[in-house]
Amino acid sequence: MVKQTIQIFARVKPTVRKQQQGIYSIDEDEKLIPSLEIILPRDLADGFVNNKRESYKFKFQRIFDQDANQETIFENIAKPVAESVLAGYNGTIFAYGQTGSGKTFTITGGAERYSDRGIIPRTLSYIFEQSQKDSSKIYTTHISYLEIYNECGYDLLDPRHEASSLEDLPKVTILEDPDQNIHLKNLSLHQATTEEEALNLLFLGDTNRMIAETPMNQASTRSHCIFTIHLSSKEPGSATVRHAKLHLVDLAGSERVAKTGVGGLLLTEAKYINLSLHYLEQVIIALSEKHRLHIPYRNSMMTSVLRDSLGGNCMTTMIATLSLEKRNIDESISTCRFAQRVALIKNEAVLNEEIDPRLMIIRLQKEIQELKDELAIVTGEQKTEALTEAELLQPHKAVCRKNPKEGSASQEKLHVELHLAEKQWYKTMFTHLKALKVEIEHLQLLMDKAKVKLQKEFEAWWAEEATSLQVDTPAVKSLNLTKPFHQAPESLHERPQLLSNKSDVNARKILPSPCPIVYSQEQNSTSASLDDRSVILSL
Ligand SMILES: Nc1ncnc2c1ncn2[C@@H]1O[C@H](COP(=O)(O)OP(=O)(O)OP(=O)(O)O)[C@@H](O)[C@H]1O
Repeated sequence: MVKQTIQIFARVKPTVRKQQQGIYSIDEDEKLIPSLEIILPRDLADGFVNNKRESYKFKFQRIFDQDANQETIFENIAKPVAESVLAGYNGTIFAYGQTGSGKTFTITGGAERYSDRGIIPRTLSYIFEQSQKDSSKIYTTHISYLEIYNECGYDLLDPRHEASSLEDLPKVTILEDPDQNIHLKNLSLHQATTEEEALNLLFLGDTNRMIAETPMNQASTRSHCIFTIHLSSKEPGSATVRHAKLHLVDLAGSERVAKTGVGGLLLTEAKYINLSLHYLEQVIIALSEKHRLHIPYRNSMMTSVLRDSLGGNCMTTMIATLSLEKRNIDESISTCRFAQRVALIKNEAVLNEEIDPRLMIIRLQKEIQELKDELAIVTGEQKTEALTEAELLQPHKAVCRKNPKEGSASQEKLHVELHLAEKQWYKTMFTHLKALKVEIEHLQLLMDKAKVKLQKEFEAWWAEEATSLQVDTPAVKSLNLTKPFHQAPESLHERPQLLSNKSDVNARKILPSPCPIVYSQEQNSTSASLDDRSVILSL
Protein backbone atom coordinates (compact mmCIF):
# COMPACT_ATOMS: atom_id res chain seq x y z
CA MET A 1 0.00 0.00 0.00
CA VAL A 2 1.27 3.48 -0.84
CA LYS A 3 0.01 6.33 1.34
CA GLN A 4 0.38 9.65 -0.36
CA THR A 5 -1.20 13.09 -0.34
CA ILE A 6 -2.42 14.41 -3.66
CA GLN A 7 0.54 15.94 -5.50
CA ILE A 8 -0.04 19.50 -6.67
CA PHE A 9 1.77 21.27 -9.48
CA ALA A 10 1.27 24.70 -10.99
CA ARG A 11 1.70 25.63 -14.64
CA VAL A 12 1.74 29.23 -15.77
CA LYS A 13 0.46 29.87 -19.28
CA PRO A 14 2.63 32.13 -21.44
CA THR A 15 1.29 35.67 -21.34
CA VAL A 16 0.45 37.45 -24.54
CA ARG A 17 1.53 40.87 -23.29
CA LYS A 18 5.00 41.22 -21.83
CA GLN A 19 3.95 44.03 -19.46
CA GLN A 20 1.99 41.46 -17.42
CA GLN A 21 5.27 40.46 -15.80
CA GLY A 22 5.69 41.58 -12.18
CA ILE A 23 2.33 40.10 -11.22
CA TYR A 24 3.89 36.97 -9.81
CA SER A 25 7.22 35.52 -8.76
CA ILE A 26 8.43 31.97 -8.27
CA ASP A 27 10.71 31.06 -5.39
CA GLU A 28 12.35 27.72 -6.08
CA ASP A 29 14.83 27.80 -3.20
CA GLU A 30 12.53 28.08 -0.22
CA LYS A 31 13.60 24.97 1.77
CA LEU A 32 13.18 22.92 -1.38
CA ILE A 33 9.42 23.56 -1.46
CA PRO A 34 8.82 25.98 -4.28
CA SER A 35 6.32 28.77 -3.78
CA LEU A 36 4.40 31.03 -6.08
CA GLU A 37 3.76 34.58 -4.97
CA ILE A 38 0.93 36.44 -6.64
CA ILE A 39 1.31 40.19 -6.26
CA LEU A 40 -1.84 42.27 -6.23
CA PRO A 41 -1.58 45.41 -8.31
CA ARG A 42 -1.99 48.60 -6.29
CA ASP A 43 -5.22 50.47 -6.78
CA LEU A 44 -4.55 54.15 -6.20
CA ALA A 45 -8.28 54.68 -5.59
CA ASP A 46 -7.81 52.89 -2.24
CA GLY A 47 -5.33 55.54 -1.12
CA PHE A 48 -1.55 55.38 -0.84
CA VAL A 49 -1.66 53.85 2.67
CA ASN A 50 -4.22 51.11 3.23
CA ASN A 51 -4.53 47.73 4.95
CA LYS A 52 -5.16 45.74 1.79
CA ARG A 53 -3.16 42.58 1.36
CA GLU A 54 -0.49 43.00 -1.27
CA SER A 55 0.48 39.45 -2.09
CA TYR A 56 -0.43 35.79 -1.65
CA LYS A 57 2.03 32.90 -1.41
CA PHE A 58 1.19 29.34 -2.35
CA LYS A 59 3.34 26.24 -2.08
CA PHE A 60 3.45 23.57 -4.79
CA GLN A 61 5.44 20.40 -5.40
CA ARG A 62 6.80 22.20 -8.41
CA ILE A 63 5.93 25.30 -10.40
CA PHE A 64 6.34 25.35 -14.16
CA ASP A 65 6.80 28.83 -15.51
CA GLN A 66 5.80 30.09 -18.93
CA ASP A 67 8.80 28.57 -20.71
CA ALA A 68 8.10 24.96 -19.59
CA ASN A 69 7.38 22.83 -22.62
CA GLN A 70 5.11 19.79 -22.99
CA GLU A 71 8.02 17.35 -22.70
CA THR A 72 9.03 18.84 -19.32
CA ILE A 73 5.45 18.61 -18.08
CA PHE A 74 5.20 14.97 -19.12
CA GLU A 75 8.57 13.97 -17.69
CA ASN A 76 7.94 15.61 -14.31
CA ILE A 77 4.23 15.13 -13.79
CA ALA A 78 2.79 12.35 -15.91
CA LYS A 79 5.68 9.90 -16.25
CA PRO A 80 5.86 8.97 -12.54
CA VAL A 81 2.09 8.38 -12.53
CA ALA A 82 2.31 6.26 -15.70
CA GLU A 83 5.05 4.22 -14.05
CA SER A 84 2.90 3.45 -11.02
CA VAL A 85 0.02 2.52 -13.34
CA LEU A 86 2.31 0.06 -15.13
CA ALA A 87 3.14 -1.37 -11.70
CA GLY A 88 -0.58 -1.95 -11.00
CA TYR A 89 -1.71 1.17 -9.06
CA ASN A 90 -4.58 3.46 -10.04
CA GLY A 91 -3.62 6.96 -11.07
CA THR A 92 -5.37 10.23 -11.81
CA ILE A 93 -4.08 13.47 -13.25
CA PHE A 94 -6.53 16.34 -13.35
CA ALA A 95 -6.13 19.87 -14.62
CA TYR A 96 -7.98 22.62 -12.80
CA GLY A 97 -8.11 26.27 -13.70
CA GLN A 98 -10.13 29.01 -15.29
CA THR A 99 -11.21 28.98 -18.92
CA GLY A 100 -8.32 29.53 -21.29
CA SER A 101 -5.64 28.84 -18.68
CA GLY A 102 -4.27 25.83 -20.57
CA LYS A 103 -6.05 22.75 -19.17
CA THR A 104 -6.80 21.20 -22.56
CA PHE A 105 -3.36 22.22 -23.85
CA THR A 106 -1.76 20.44 -20.88
CA ILE A 107 -3.93 17.31 -20.88
CA THR A 108 -4.53 16.73 -24.60
CA GLY A 109 -2.16 19.17 -26.27
CA GLY A 110 -2.16 21.70 -29.06
CA ALA A 111 -2.98 20.80 -32.64
CA GLU A 112 -0.42 23.02 -34.33
CA ARG A 113 2.88 21.24 -33.74
CA TYR A 114 3.85 17.65 -32.97
CA SER A 115 5.87 18.89 -30.01
CA ASP A 116 2.65 20.35 -28.55
CA ARG A 117 1.34 16.86 -27.78
CA GLY A 118 -0.07 16.83 -24.29
CA ILE A 119 -0.14 14.36 -21.42
CA ILE A 120 -2.63 11.89 -23.00
CA PRO A 121 -0.74 11.10 -26.24
CA ARG A 122 2.63 11.11 -24.47
CA THR A 123 1.36 8.79 -21.73
CA LEU A 124 -0.11 6.40 -24.30
CA SER A 125 3.24 6.38 -26.10
CA TYR A 126 5.09 5.70 -22.87
CA ILE A 127 2.75 2.94 -21.70
CA PHE A 128 2.89 1.07 -25.02
CA GLU A 129 6.66 1.48 -25.24
CA GLN A 130 7.21 0.18 -21.71
CA SER A 131 4.77 -2.70 -22.00
CA GLN A 132 6.43 -3.85 -25.21
CA LYS A 133 9.83 -3.71 -23.54
CA ASP A 134 8.69 -5.74 -20.54
CA SER A 135 8.66 -9.36 -21.71
CA SER A 136 7.94 -10.70 -18.21
CA LYS A 137 4.29 -9.62 -18.37
CA ILE A 138 1.39 -9.64 -20.79
CA TYR A 139 -0.35 -6.25 -20.92
CA THR A 140 -3.84 -5.48 -22.18
CA THR A 141 -4.99 -1.90 -22.72
CA HIS A 142 -8.54 -0.62 -22.99
CA ILE A 143 -9.68 2.96 -23.45
CA SER A 144 -12.83 4.80 -22.44
CA TYR A 145 -13.67 8.48 -22.89
CA LEU A 146 -16.43 10.10 -20.89
CA GLU A 147 -17.81 13.59 -21.15
CA ILE A 148 -19.91 15.09 -18.36
CA TYR A 149 -22.02 17.95 -19.54
CA ASN A 150 -24.79 19.52 -17.45
CA GLU A 151 -24.57 16.58 -15.00
CA CYS A 152 -25.18 14.02 -17.78
CA GLY A 153 -22.54 11.56 -18.93
CA TYR A 154 -21.89 10.86 -22.63
CA ASP A 155 -19.80 8.16 -24.24
CA LEU A 156 -17.41 9.92 -26.59
CA LEU A 157 -16.26 6.63 -28.13
CA ASP A 158 -19.57 5.19 -29.19
CA PRO A 159 -18.76 3.47 -32.49
CA ARG A 160 -22.33 3.63 -33.85
CA HIS A 161 -22.57 7.37 -33.92
CA GLU A 162 -20.94 10.17 -35.80
CA ALA A 163 -22.12 12.76 -33.36
CA SER A 164 -23.40 16.01 -34.74
CA SER A 165 -24.61 17.02 -31.31
CA LEU A 166 -23.92 15.69 -27.86
CA GLU A 167 -27.45 14.33 -27.55
CA ASP A 168 -26.62 11.87 -30.37
CA LEU A 169 -24.22 10.08 -28.09
CA PRO A 170 -25.35 7.36 -25.68
CA LYS A 171 -26.05 8.62 -22.17
CA VAL A 172 -23.88 7.16 -19.48
CA THR A 173 -25.45 6.53 -16.09
CA ILE A 174 -23.97 5.61 -12.75
CA LEU A 175 -24.74 2.38 -10.94
CA GLU A 176 -23.42 1.70 -7.49
CA ASP A 177 -23.08 -1.83 -6.21
CA PRO A 178 -23.52 -2.85 -2.56
CA ASP A 179 -19.76 -2.45 -1.99
CA GLN A 180 -20.08 1.17 -3.17
CA ASN A 181 -18.15 0.46 -6.34
CA ILE A 182 -19.16 2.71 -9.21
CA HIS A 183 -20.21 1.14 -12.53
CA LEU A 184 -20.71 3.32 -15.59
CA LYS A 185 -23.54 1.95 -17.66
CA ASN A 186 -23.27 2.56 -21.42
CA LEU A 187 -19.66 3.66 -21.31
CA SER A 188 -17.90 1.60 -23.98
CA LEU A 189 -14.46 0.13 -23.44
CA HIS A 190 -12.24 -0.29 -26.48
CA GLN A 191 -9.20 -2.48 -26.64
CA ALA A 192 -6.14 -0.82 -28.12
CA THR A 193 -3.35 -3.17 -29.12
CA THR A 194 -1.06 -0.46 -30.47
CA GLU A 195 -0.29 3.16 -29.71
CA GLU A 196 -1.82 4.11 -33.05
CA GLU A 197 -5.14 2.45 -32.19
CA ALA A 198 -5.20 4.25 -28.85
CA LEU A 199 -4.45 7.61 -30.52
CA ASN A 200 -7.24 7.02 -33.02
CA LEU A 201 -9.62 6.54 -30.10
CA LEU A 202 -8.42 9.81 -28.58
CA PHE A 203 -8.98 11.52 -31.92
CA LEU A 204 -12.51 10.06 -32.26
CA GLY A 205 -13.36 11.20 -28.73
CA ASP A 206 -11.98 14.69 -29.26
CA THR A 207 -13.96 15.05 -32.47
CA ASN A 208 -17.10 14.23 -30.55
CA ARG A 209 -16.38 16.71 -27.77
CA MET A 210 -18.84 19.50 -27.33
CA ILE A 211 -17.41 22.86 -28.31
CA ALA A 212 -19.32 26.00 -27.48
CA GLU A 213 -18.19 29.54 -28.02
CA THR A 214 -18.41 32.02 -25.19
CA PRO A 215 -17.33 35.62 -24.93
CA MET A 216 -14.48 34.52 -22.67
CA ASN A 217 -12.92 31.95 -24.94
CA GLN A 218 -13.39 31.23 -28.61
CA ALA A 219 -13.05 27.48 -28.20
CA SER A 220 -14.04 26.90 -24.67
CA THR A 221 -14.92 23.48 -23.42
CA ARG A 222 -18.01 23.62 -21.27
CA SER A 223 -17.79 20.12 -19.95
CA HIS A 224 -15.57 17.80 -17.94
CA CYS A 225 -13.77 15.09 -19.91
CA ILE A 226 -12.29 11.93 -18.46
CA PHE A 227 -10.00 9.88 -20.69
CA THR A 228 -9.29 6.56 -18.98
CA ILE A 229 -6.59 4.03 -19.78
CA HIS A 230 -7.47 0.63 -18.29
CA LEU A 231 -4.33 -1.47 -18.05
CA SER A 232 -4.27 -5.16 -17.10
CA SER A 233 -1.08 -7.11 -16.67
CA LYS A 234 -0.23 -10.66 -15.81
CA GLU A 235 2.74 -12.93 -15.86
CA PRO A 236 2.50 -15.77 -18.40
CA GLY A 237 0.99 -18.87 -16.78
CA SER A 238 -0.11 -17.00 -13.69
CA ALA A 239 -3.78 -16.69 -12.73
CA THR A 240 -3.16 -13.38 -10.91
CA VAL A 241 -4.10 -10.32 -12.91
CA ARG A 242 -3.33 -6.70 -12.01
CA HIS A 243 -5.83 -4.05 -13.09
CA ALA A 244 -4.95 -0.37 -13.01
CA LYS A 245 -6.86 2.65 -14.22
CA LEU A 246 -5.40 5.98 -15.23
CA HIS A 247 -7.88 8.86 -15.39
CA LEU A 248 -6.68 11.90 -17.32
CA VAL A 249 -9.15 14.62 -16.52
CA ASP A 250 -9.76 17.92 -18.24
CA LEU A 251 -12.17 19.84 -16.04
CA ALA A 252 -14.38 22.65 -17.29
CA GLY A 253 -13.32 26.23 -16.60
CA SER A 254 -13.50 27.18 -12.94
CA GLU A 255 -14.37 30.88 -13.39
CA ARG A 256 -17.35 32.45 -11.66
CA VAL A 257 -20.63 32.75 -13.57
CA ALA A 258 -20.78 36.55 -13.30
CA LYS A 259 -17.46 36.84 -15.11
CA THR A 260 -18.44 34.71 -18.09
CA GLY A 261 -20.97 37.31 -19.21
CA VAL A 262 -23.31 34.77 -20.74
CA GLY A 263 -27.03 34.19 -20.62
CA GLY A 264 -29.60 31.60 -21.75
CA LEU A 265 -28.32 28.11 -22.37
CA LEU A 266 -24.72 29.08 -21.69
CA LEU A 267 -25.74 30.50 -18.32
CA THR A 268 -27.40 27.19 -17.48
CA GLU A 269 -24.17 25.42 -18.53
CA ALA A 270 -22.07 27.78 -16.46
CA LYS A 271 -24.30 27.12 -13.44
CA TYR A 272 -23.95 23.35 -13.88
CA ILE A 273 -20.19 23.67 -14.27
CA ASN A 274 -20.02 25.84 -11.18
CA LEU A 275 -22.29 23.48 -9.32
CA SER A 276 -20.22 20.41 -10.10
CA LEU A 277 -16.98 22.26 -9.30
CA HIS A 278 -18.67 23.48 -6.12
CA TYR A 279 -19.45 19.85 -5.23
CA LEU A 280 -15.87 18.94 -6.09
CA GLU A 281 -14.75 21.63 -3.67
CA GLN A 282 -17.13 20.33 -1.00
CA VAL A 283 -15.66 16.85 -1.38
CA ILE A 284 -12.14 18.29 -1.18
CA ILE A 285 -13.02 20.29 1.97
CA ALA A 286 -14.66 17.27 3.60
CA LEU A 287 -11.64 15.11 2.81
CA SER A 288 -9.17 17.66 4.10
CA GLU A 289 -11.00 17.93 7.41
CA LYS A 290 -10.04 15.33 9.95
CA HIS A 291 -12.74 13.08 11.44
CA ARG A 292 -15.31 13.89 8.73
CA LEU A 293 -17.39 10.74 8.40
CA HIS A 294 -19.53 11.67 5.44
CA ILE A 295 -17.95 12.70 2.16
CA PRO A 296 -20.58 14.02 -0.29
CA TYR A 297 -19.35 12.15 -3.37
CA ARG A 298 -22.86 11.39 -4.58
CA ASN A 299 -23.80 15.04 -5.09
CA SER A 300 -22.47 15.16 -8.62
CA MET A 301 -21.58 12.76 -11.38
CA MET A 302 -18.02 13.97 -11.59
CA THR A 303 -17.26 13.40 -7.89
CA SER A 304 -18.95 9.98 -8.09
CA VAL A 305 -16.75 8.97 -11.03
CA LEU A 306 -13.62 10.36 -9.39
CA ARG A 307 -14.44 8.90 -6.00
CA ASP A 308 -11.40 6.63 -5.96
CA SER A 309 -9.12 9.43 -7.13
CA LEU A 310 -10.14 11.67 -4.24
CA GLY A 311 -9.38 10.12 -0.89
CA GLY A 312 -9.36 6.56 -2.16
CA ASN A 313 -7.30 3.89 -3.85
CA CYS A 314 -5.35 6.07 -6.26
CA MET A 315 -2.20 8.08 -6.78
CA THR A 316 -3.58 11.46 -7.71
CA THR A 317 -1.95 14.53 -9.15
CA MET A 318 -3.48 17.95 -9.73
CA ILE A 319 -2.17 20.52 -12.19
CA ALA A 320 -3.32 24.04 -11.39
CA THR A 321 -3.27 25.93 -14.67
CA LEU A 322 -2.82 29.67 -14.26
CA SER A 323 -3.25 32.49 -16.67
CA LEU A 324 -1.44 35.13 -14.65
CA GLU A 325 -2.67 38.31 -16.20
CA LYS A 326 -3.96 41.35 -14.34
CA ARG A 327 -7.61 40.61 -15.16
CA ASN A 328 -7.25 37.00 -14.01
CA ILE A 329 -5.65 37.63 -10.61
CA ASP A 330 -8.75 36.72 -8.58
CA GLU A 331 -9.33 33.53 -10.51
CA SER A 332 -5.67 32.57 -10.21
CA ILE A 333 -5.72 33.09 -6.43
CA SER A 334 -8.89 31.03 -6.21
CA THR A 335 -7.25 28.19 -8.25
CA CYS A 336 -4.19 28.24 -5.97
CA ARG A 337 -6.34 28.20 -2.83
CA PHE A 338 -8.21 25.19 -4.19
CA ALA A 339 -4.88 23.44 -4.85
CA GLN A 340 -3.71 24.07 -1.26
CA ARG A 341 -6.79 22.27 0.05
CA VAL A 342 -6.35 19.42 -2.41
CA ALA A 343 -2.78 18.96 -1.16
CA LEU A 344 -4.14 17.96 2.26
CA ILE A 345 -6.00 14.94 0.94
CA LYS A 346 -4.43 11.58 1.69
CA ASN A 347 -4.91 8.66 -0.66
CA GLU A 348 -4.07 5.03 -0.07
CA ALA A 349 -3.14 3.26 -3.26
CA VAL A 350 -3.11 -0.53 -3.23
CA LEU A 351 -2.13 -3.02 -5.89
CA ASN A 352 -5.32 -4.10 -7.64
CA GLU A 353 -4.70 -7.81 -7.93
CA GLU A 354 -7.27 -10.47 -8.53
CA ILE A 355 -7.42 -14.07 -9.53
CA ASP A 356 -8.71 -14.51 -13.07
CA PRO A 357 -11.67 -16.91 -12.64
CA ARG A 358 -11.25 -18.28 -16.17
CA LEU A 359 -7.64 -19.26 -15.58
CA MET A 360 -8.63 -20.59 -12.19
CA ILE A 361 -11.23 -22.88 -13.77
CA ILE A 362 -8.74 -24.15 -16.33
CA ARG A 363 -6.19 -24.78 -13.61
CA LEU A 364 -8.71 -26.57 -11.40
CA GLN A 365 -9.99 -28.60 -14.33
CA LYS A 366 -6.46 -29.76 -15.05
CA GLU A 367 -6.04 -30.64 -11.42
CA ILE A 368 -9.29 -32.65 -11.48
CA GLN A 369 -8.08 -34.55 -14.51
CA GLU A 370 -4.78 -35.36 -12.86
CA LEU A 371 -6.61 -36.55 -9.79
CA LYS A 372 -8.85 -38.74 -11.93
CA ASP A 373 -5.79 -40.24 -13.60
CA GLU A 374 -4.23 -40.97 -10.26
CA LEU A 375 -7.47 -42.53 -9.10
CA ALA A 376 -7.53 -44.70 -12.19
CA ILE A 377 -4.09 -46.08 -11.39
CA VAL A 378 -5.18 -47.00 -7.90
CA THR A 379 -8.65 -48.37 -8.65
CA GLY A 380 -8.16 -49.50 -12.25
CA GLU A 381 -11.27 -47.55 -13.22
CA GLN A 382 -11.18 -44.49 -15.36
CA LYS A 383 -13.81 -41.79 -15.00
CA THR A 384 -14.44 -40.82 -18.61
CA GLU A 385 -17.73 -38.91 -18.59
CA ALA A 386 -17.64 -35.19 -19.27
CA LEU A 387 -17.65 -32.75 -16.38
CA THR A 388 -21.12 -31.52 -15.54
CA GLU A 389 -21.98 -27.84 -15.72
CA ALA A 390 -22.25 -27.80 -11.96
CA GLU A 391 -18.75 -29.27 -11.70
CA LEU A 392 -17.39 -26.72 -14.13
CA LEU A 393 -18.97 -23.78 -12.39
CA GLN A 394 -18.06 -24.87 -8.90
CA PRO A 395 -14.57 -23.35 -8.96
CA HIS A 396 -15.87 -20.13 -10.48
CA LYS A 397 -18.50 -19.84 -7.76
CA ALA A 398 -15.77 -20.21 -5.21
CA VAL A 399 -13.99 -17.14 -6.52
CA CYS A 400 -17.12 -15.04 -6.97
CA ARG A 401 -18.41 -12.92 -4.17
CA LYS A 402 -21.77 -13.64 -2.66
CA ASN A 403 -24.65 -11.32 -3.43
CA PRO A 404 -26.20 -9.54 -0.47
CA LYS A 405 -29.65 -10.74 0.53
CA GLU A 406 -31.56 -7.54 0.24
CA GLY A 407 -31.24 -4.13 -1.27
CA SER A 408 -33.04 -1.02 -2.39
CA ALA A 409 -34.88 -0.75 -5.72
CA SER A 410 -31.79 0.58 -7.52
CA GLN A 411 -29.63 -2.12 -5.96
CA GLU A 412 -32.15 -4.73 -7.10
CA LYS A 413 -31.97 -3.32 -10.61
CA LEU A 414 -28.22 -3.48 -10.43
CA HIS A 415 -28.40 -7.08 -9.20
CA VAL A 416 -30.66 -8.05 -12.09
CA GLU A 417 -28.23 -6.50 -14.53
CA LEU A 418 -25.23 -8.05 -12.87
CA HIS A 419 -27.07 -11.40 -12.74
CA LEU A 420 -27.81 -11.26 -16.49
CA ALA A 421 -24.23 -10.32 -17.22
CA GLU A 422 -23.05 -13.14 -15.00
CA LYS A 423 -25.36 -15.63 -16.74
CA GLN A 424 -23.99 -14.61 -20.09
CA TRP A 425 -20.51 -14.95 -18.70
CA TYR A 426 -21.26 -18.47 -17.44
CA LYS A 427 -22.57 -19.42 -20.86
CA THR A 428 -19.44 -18.19 -22.61
CA MET A 429 -17.23 -19.86 -20.05
CA PHE A 430 -19.09 -23.16 -20.38
CA THR A 431 -18.77 -23.19 -24.18
CA HIS A 432 -15.11 -22.37 -23.87
CA LEU A 433 -14.48 -25.09 -21.34
CA LYS A 434 -16.32 -27.63 -23.49
CA ALA A 435 -14.05 -26.83 -26.42
CA LEU A 436 -11.09 -27.12 -24.11
CA LYS A 437 -12.25 -30.51 -22.90
CA VAL A 438 -12.55 -31.81 -26.49
CA GLU A 439 -8.98 -30.70 -27.05
CA ILE A 440 -7.81 -32.42 -23.89
CA GLU A 441 -9.57 -35.66 -24.95
CA HIS A 442 -7.95 -35.45 -28.36
CA LEU A 443 -4.54 -35.05 -26.79
CA GLN A 444 -5.19 -37.95 -24.49
CA LEU A 445 -6.14 -40.11 -27.45
CA LEU A 446 -2.89 -39.21 -29.15
CA MET A 447 -1.05 -40.10 -25.98
CA ASP A 448 -2.76 -43.50 -25.88
CA LYS A 449 -1.81 -44.16 -29.48
CA ALA A 450 1.77 -43.31 -28.66
CA LYS A 451 1.67 -45.77 -25.79
CA VAL A 452 0.35 -48.55 -28.03
CA LYS A 453 3.18 -47.87 -30.49
CA LEU A 454 5.67 -47.98 -27.67
CA GLN A 455 4.16 -51.21 -26.44
CA LYS A 456 4.53 -52.80 -29.86
CA GLU A 457 8.14 -51.68 -30.12
CA PHE A 458 8.80 -53.10 -26.70
CA GLU A 459 7.23 -56.44 -27.67
CA ALA A 460 9.31 -56.62 -30.83
CA TRP A 461 12.47 -55.89 -28.85
CA TRP A 462 11.46 -58.42 -26.22
CA ALA A 463 10.87 -61.14 -28.82
CA GLU A 464 14.29 -60.44 -30.32
CA GLU A 465 16.00 -60.56 -26.95
CA ALA A 466 14.15 -63.73 -25.96
CA THR A 467 15.46 -65.65 -28.93
CA SER A 468 19.04 -65.05 -27.86
CA LEU A 469 18.60 -65.36 -24.08
CA GLN A 470 17.59 -68.13 -21.69
CA VAL A 471 15.00 -66.93 -19.17
CA ASP A 472 13.89 -69.02 -16.24
CA THR A 473 12.89 -67.07 -13.17
CA PRO A 474 9.74 -66.86 -11.03
CA ALA A 475 9.30 -63.34 -12.30
CA VAL A 476 9.20 -64.59 -15.87
CA LYS A 477 6.69 -67.24 -14.85
CA SER A 478 4.50 -64.58 -13.36
CA LEU A 479 4.57 -62.94 -16.75
CA ASN A 480 2.96 -66.06 -18.12
CA LEU A 481 5.98 -66.89 -20.26
CA THR A 482 5.45 -70.65 -20.33
CA LYS A 483 7.38 -71.21 -23.54
CA PRO A 484 11.15 -70.90 -23.89
CA PHE A 485 12.15 -67.63 -25.50
CA HIS A 486 14.04 -69.18 -28.37
CA GLN A 487 10.63 -70.44 -29.54
CA ALA A 488 8.71 -67.65 -31.11
CA PRO A 489 5.22 -67.24 -29.63
CA GLU A 490 2.48 -68.63 -31.84
CA SER A 491 0.29 -65.68 -31.63
CA LEU A 492 0.34 -62.21 -30.26
CA HIS A 493 -1.93 -63.23 -27.42
CA GLU A 494 0.70 -65.59 -26.07
CA ARG A 495 3.26 -62.84 -25.72
CA PRO A 496 3.76 -60.99 -22.50
CA GLN A 497 0.95 -58.50 -22.35
CA LEU A 498 1.44 -55.02 -21.05
CA LEU A 499 -1.94 -53.97 -22.29
CA SER A 500 -4.52 -55.75 -20.22
CA ASN A 501 -7.14 -55.17 -22.86
CA LYS A 502 -6.48 -53.37 -26.13
CA SER A 503 -10.04 -52.24 -26.43
CA ASP A 504 -9.37 -50.17 -23.36
CA VAL A 505 -7.13 -47.87 -25.31
CA ASN A 506 -9.89 -45.49 -26.11
CA ALA A 507 -10.99 -45.56 -22.52
CA ARG A 508 -7.55 -44.13 -21.73
CA LYS A 509 -6.24 -46.91 -19.49
CA ILE A 510 -3.07 -45.91 -17.73
CA LEU A 511 -0.37 -48.16 -19.05
CA PRO A 512 2.88 -49.03 -17.32
CA SER A 513 5.69 -47.84 -19.49
CA PRO A 514 8.61 -50.15 -20.28
CA CYS A 515 11.77 -49.36 -18.37
CA PRO A 516 15.23 -49.28 -19.87
CA ILE A 517 17.60 -52.18 -19.31
CA VAL A 518 20.29 -51.65 -16.72
CA TYR A 519 23.51 -53.54 -17.32
CA SER A 520 25.32 -54.63 -14.16
CA GLN A 521 28.99 -55.55 -14.68
CA GLU A 522 29.51 -56.82 -11.10
CA GLN A 523 26.69 -59.31 -11.14
CA ASN A 524 27.52 -60.26 -14.67
CA SER A 525 23.88 -60.05 -15.42
CA THR A 526 21.43 -57.81 -17.09
CA SER A 527 18.40 -56.71 -15.12
CA ALA A 528 15.34 -55.40 -16.85
CA SER A 529 12.58 -53.83 -14.91
CA LEU A 530 9.19 -54.46 -16.40
CA ASP A 531 6.32 -52.88 -14.56
CA ASP A 532 6.92 -53.80 -10.94
CA ARG A 533 8.23 -57.21 -11.84
CA SER A 534 11.95 -57.56 -12.45
CA VAL A 535 13.59 -60.16 -14.65
CA ILE A 536 17.18 -61.25 -14.07
CA LEU A 537 18.73 -62.60 -17.19
CA SER A 538 21.75 -64.91 -16.62
CA LEU A 539 24.43 -64.66 -19.23
N1 LIG B 1 1.58 26.44 -22.07
C1 LIG B 1 1.05 26.90 -23.20
N2 LIG B 1 1.83 27.17 -24.25
C2 LIG B 1 1.32 27.62 -25.39
N3 LIG B 1 0.02 27.84 -25.60
C3 LIG B 1 -0.83 27.59 -24.61
C4 LIG B 1 -0.36 27.10 -23.34
N4 LIG B 1 -1.42 26.93 -22.55
C5 LIG B 1 -2.49 27.28 -23.26
N5 LIG B 1 -2.15 27.69 -24.49
C6 LIG B 1 -3.06 28.17 -25.53
O1 LIG B 1 -4.09 28.93 -24.91
C7 LIG B 1 -5.34 28.66 -25.49
C8 LIG B 1 -6.34 28.22 -24.41
O2 LIG B 1 -5.87 27.06 -23.83
P1 LIG B 1 -6.80 25.81 -23.46
O3 LIG B 1 -7.85 25.59 -24.49
O4 LIG B 1 -5.91 24.68 -23.17
O5 LIG B 1 -7.49 26.36 -22.16
P2 LIG B 1 -8.50 25.60 -21.21
O6 LIG B 1 -8.10 25.91 -19.83
O7 LIG B 1 -8.59 24.18 -21.58
O8 LIG B 1 -9.86 26.32 -21.52
P3 LIG B 1 -11.34 25.73 -21.34
O9 LIG B 1 -11.68 25.79 -19.91
O10 LIG B 1 -12.15 26.64 -22.14
O11 LIG B 1 -11.31 24.36 -21.87
C9 LIG B 1 -5.14 27.64 -26.55
O12 LIG B 1 -5.05 28.25 -27.80
C10 LIG B 1 -3.80 27.02 -26.20
O13 LIG B 1 -3.13 26.56 -27.35
